[in-house]
Amino acid sequence: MALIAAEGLGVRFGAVQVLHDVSLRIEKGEIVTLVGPNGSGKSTLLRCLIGVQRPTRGRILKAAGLRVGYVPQKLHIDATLPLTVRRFLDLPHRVPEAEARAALEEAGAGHVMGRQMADLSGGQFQRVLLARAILSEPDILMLDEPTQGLDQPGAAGFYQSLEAIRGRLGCAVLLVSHDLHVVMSASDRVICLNGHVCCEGTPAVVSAAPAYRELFGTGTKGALALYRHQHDHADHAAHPHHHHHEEA
Ligand SMILES: Nc1ncnc2c1ncn2[C@@H]1O[C@H](COP(=O)(O)OP(=O)(O)OP(=O)(O)O)[C@@H](O)[C@H]1O
Repeated sequence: MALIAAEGLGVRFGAVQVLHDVSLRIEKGEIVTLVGPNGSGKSTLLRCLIGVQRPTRGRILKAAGLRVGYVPQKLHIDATLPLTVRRFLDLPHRVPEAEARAALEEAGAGHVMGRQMADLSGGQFQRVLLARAILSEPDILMLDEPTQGLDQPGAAGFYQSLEAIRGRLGCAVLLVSHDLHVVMSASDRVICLNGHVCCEGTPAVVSAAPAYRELFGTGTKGALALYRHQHDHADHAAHPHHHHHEEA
């Protein structure tokens, strides 16, 4: 039995079909990365899995008693609101000092305990969100672009922390990322999404797949391929019945 699975998921916002016929399963202990162009429905899919977005079609199956830790893409904390990292970790439930410290250290932010949330760097902020997500000892951690804004060493370090956490908790990790190079080395499985699942498999299988190459190209041509694809995708959204990437 998978920890969590989506079956035939569809999401439509007004006239726009954002996800169609998406099925996937996440097994215990695996690190799975969702990749795909901007607007391809990655966040929407994650929001369906955690249960805050209702799909228009299909269903989500969860293992009984599944504990989910979630790191959102954005969390705005107003600079005028005094809130230390320590107090942030107490939301919504108070946690003992030792647990807060251990979680921060495991997330690679042991030194920021007394700092103001508003003063943290982007990387420190993401690590504090990660610390908060692991406090509940989740069976699965879901992270929406946690390495956004981090440089390559920062992103690689973040992935290393995730691997260590997975090793200790035995949790699965599902994350959205645009750091294709880092993703490819650090994931057990990659799912390439563009409204539907274009291709999935081990990093080696996905990076060789025609659908993935069409989306991201190879090497330095990747950016151009991504641009072209986004252009296609806009057409595609305007003509929702014309699924010209479906055959992939
Ligand atoms: N609540 C909503 N109402 C209307 N449209 C929405 C809503 N949420 C998302 N969308 C649209 O759905 C599409 C997919 O958005 P989503 O955030 O899932 O994409 P994404 O792959 O995570 O993109 P990015 O890489 O830019 O973060 C976008 O066109 C977005 O504008």
